[in-house]
Amino acid sequence: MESLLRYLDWTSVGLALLGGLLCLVLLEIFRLNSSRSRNPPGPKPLPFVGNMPQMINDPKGLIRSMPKYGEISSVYLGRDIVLVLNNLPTIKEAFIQNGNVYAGRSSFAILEWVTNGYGILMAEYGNSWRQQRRFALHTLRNFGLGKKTLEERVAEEARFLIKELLKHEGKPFYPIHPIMNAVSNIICSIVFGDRYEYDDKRFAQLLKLINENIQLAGSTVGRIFNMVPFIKHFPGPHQKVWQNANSLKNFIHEAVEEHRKTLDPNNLRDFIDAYIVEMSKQQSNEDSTFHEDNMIMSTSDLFLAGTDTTAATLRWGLIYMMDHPDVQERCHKEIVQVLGFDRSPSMEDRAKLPYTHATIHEIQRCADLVPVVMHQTTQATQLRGYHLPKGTKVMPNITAILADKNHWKHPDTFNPENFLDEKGQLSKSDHFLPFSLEYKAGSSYYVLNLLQNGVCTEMSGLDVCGLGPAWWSALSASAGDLQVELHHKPQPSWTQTTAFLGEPATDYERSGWLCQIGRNLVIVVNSLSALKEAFIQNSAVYAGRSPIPILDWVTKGYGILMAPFGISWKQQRRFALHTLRNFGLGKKNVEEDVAEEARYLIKEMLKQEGKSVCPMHLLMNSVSNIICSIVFGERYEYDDKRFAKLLEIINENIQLAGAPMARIFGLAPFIKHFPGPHHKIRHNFDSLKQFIREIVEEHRKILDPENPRDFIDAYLVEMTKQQSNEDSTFHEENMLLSTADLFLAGTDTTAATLRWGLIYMMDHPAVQDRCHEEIIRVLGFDRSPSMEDRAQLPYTHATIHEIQRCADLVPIAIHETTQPTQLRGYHFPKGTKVMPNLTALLADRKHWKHPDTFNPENFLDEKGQFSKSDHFLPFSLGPRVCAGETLAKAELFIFFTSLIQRLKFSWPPGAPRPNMNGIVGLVRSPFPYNTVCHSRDTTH
Ligand code: HEM
Repeated sequence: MESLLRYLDWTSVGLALLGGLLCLVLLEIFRLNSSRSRNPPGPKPLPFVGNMPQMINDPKGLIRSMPKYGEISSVYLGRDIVLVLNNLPTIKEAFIQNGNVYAGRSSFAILEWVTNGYGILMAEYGNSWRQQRRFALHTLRNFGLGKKTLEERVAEEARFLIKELLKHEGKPFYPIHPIMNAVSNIICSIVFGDRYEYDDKRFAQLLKLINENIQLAGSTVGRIFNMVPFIKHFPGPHQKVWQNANSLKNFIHEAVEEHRKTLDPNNLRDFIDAYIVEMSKQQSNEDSTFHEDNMIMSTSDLFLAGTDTTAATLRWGLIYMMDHPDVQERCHKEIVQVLGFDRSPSMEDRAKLPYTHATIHEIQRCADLVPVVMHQTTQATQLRGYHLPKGTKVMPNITAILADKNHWKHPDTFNPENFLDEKGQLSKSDHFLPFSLEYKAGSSYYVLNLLQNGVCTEMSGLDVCGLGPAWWSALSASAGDLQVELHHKPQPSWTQTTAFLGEPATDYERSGWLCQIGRNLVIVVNSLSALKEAFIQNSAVYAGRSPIPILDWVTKGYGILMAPFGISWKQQRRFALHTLRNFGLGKKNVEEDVAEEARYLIKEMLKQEGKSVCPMHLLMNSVSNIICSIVFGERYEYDDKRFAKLLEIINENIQLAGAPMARIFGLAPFIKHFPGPHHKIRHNFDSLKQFIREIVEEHRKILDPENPRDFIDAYLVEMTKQQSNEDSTFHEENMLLSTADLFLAGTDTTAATLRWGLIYMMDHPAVQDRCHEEIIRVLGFDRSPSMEDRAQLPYTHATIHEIQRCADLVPIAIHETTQPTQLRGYHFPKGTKVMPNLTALLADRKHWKHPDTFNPENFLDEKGQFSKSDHFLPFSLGPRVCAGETLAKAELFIFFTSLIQRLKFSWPPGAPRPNMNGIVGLVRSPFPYNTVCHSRDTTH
């Protein structure tokens, strides 16, 4: 063996492996190209992972964008293609006229692993699924479904729930547990013949596990598992799904054993009794699918699907009611008029309660609870000219139907009028398909109809839907202790929240909760007082930077942004702040530079006057020119191709660093030795470093140490000064990385804020006009703004703050404790990850006058004067606070004011609106969009 190893030429082996990999990638690209040309159109897939990154990042955004490709489009999930049916006629043609062909259940590896394919939800289309589903429907009908007794049971449970909720009267609390418990009690009484008290700790724990599993299965954990199911043999968060499923199985198993002891076959009490009897009936039938495993899994499916779906819809309902108190009031009046204060509702009352009934429909329409429903064809078929082989994955795009602009009166807003006719009566709609359609013919998702709390809800498939940033902040602001699965976080659908069910509310002012990032625990600090206690009073302890492995790989911890707490970070940050101040920060000449750049920008924008254009490049280039002139002593023309490319890769890297791929890298950094999209980050970073290196060389050639012109000159001088100091942190790598940090952090942040600003201005033309009028009154049409003008421009100043509040640009900045510490009674060891929850402050419902809408009044007092707010911390706080805060404020004020002074922005007619959840990488950038600008100058 040894001699064989000696003869091996390792370089050749390496090259051969590399060549092999290259061939694989080329083959994959070839396969994708030919597959794309045969299949319906859709977003461009990447080799091996397809559109999986978008699906993980923003499933709802991806699904929403599908109709633009036509009635049938396609996406690649990993290497599998999924056809997405985007309009009602196509969906009906497939799922109703040809129901049986589309009734297959597409494989969902993580759930198949835990269910073994037993039960109903994850069962293969076939005999077992058919028998289990038919038996469940039949037995549920016998034990209540559609019967008066069930309605009474629900009404009784609703009374218990109200009593429970009233225990918190007047206090803020998170209602997830009582709602889940109440809803679950309905299915429990049908399945187990039992209901559970709201303070039953064991049941509360079970509900918590269910909720966690539903979220995990649809999260990145589930999606990664689907791609590489062999990870089941290794530890990881997927094992949690297994453990949780086992706890539920044990719970059911114990209930079954209890039932066996007291079973009377002539007097069946519930689903489990009925199942045990069916099992013995079919004992002699060799092909019977009624056995212990199917009993446990069918019960578990009913329990799971029957709890979280209805409960989540009700939770959405409460949110919509709190957001629309007028609707809540109108429902209340109607109900009291018909039922009085005491009579419980029954399904018969629906006819007399059209507004309430319409409101419940509208809640379901907006909740869009099950956006991803995947089927599989059971045989080869044809659809609208496409050939679908057996096993093709097909998804009805329920989201598109529920948000169809051509169908609904108010597609984008919550409005019960969507379900009311001119006479105020309920009007049904064929587009109301929240139950994955009454495709009774085929869908195995159509498990059963249950009447609950007057809400006719469906137990459908698993909820794959994540929560957007707005939800996260709403929850964090209103919730007590939450456990947050943050590995979903940096996307619109990043956050999945799991309540700490059954735990008593603590009194630490909703100041923190625990969350997981991958396998790391992160403490999220939510309230202002706790933030100040940690990041200001105890600042050095919280000044560490939690490593992001993919960035550490490329920066090696040099520079400022990602540098760990220590002498190097301290010196580099101090030097940067000091030198930035010398070269302009907070000085009049930077203000002049910004104003001049704004004039170039306006000139460039006017070249495209009246045309629909994407403003991204121009805004980035002009903003970047400010930091470039401070750091490199140079600005770049808007048509400079090389610089344009550099800006493109910066933007790409900022997004990649927060993307799921970066998180996968964090879990398995050894993938750096293999090809993959993570090399893009490194490649981009190398290009940026090369760009800076060339500029440094240019500077070295003409450096005059007595007369430094910019940051790089100053750095070169500092390096020479400290040459003899062995501990100096001023060396080539830190110079490159500090420069790169300033360039990166100083470009995409302000530019993205301005891009959000234009969106808000186009959405709120009255605000735009009011800013313009104020600016013209104070500055006229020609004078450029300076920071001194802020006092006379309170409305414009407030609008810029409101843009920053709504943009919530840096939702994730994770620190690390530099030594063991205590916060609000919790002990944190050294190295604990801590995140200031800036989002929660910017959206705090208790603090802002208009927390959920864009409204400059949030920053104005009664006299219309600008009023500061201590909750406005978009630049964070403490020693790691943004190093460019002063510069960013000047840029935002002068660019924004100049633009609104001279230009009017509006949406191009008929253009699609960008998804307002944004793309969350290191910063939350808007999705690309087009705008039309017109000169305000009436003299031309
Ligand atoms: C609207 C614009 C901007 C916003 C909202 C913003 C926000 C932030 C936030 C939230 C942090 C992280 C703080 C933390 O870790 O707690 C940060 C860090 C940083 N920002 Fe900004 N920033 C903006 C513009 C700029 C500009 C123009 C520069 C360039 C000079 C800059 C340079 C930096 C640097 C160097 C850091 C790292 C600080 C450290 O780790 O010590 N930022 N910024």
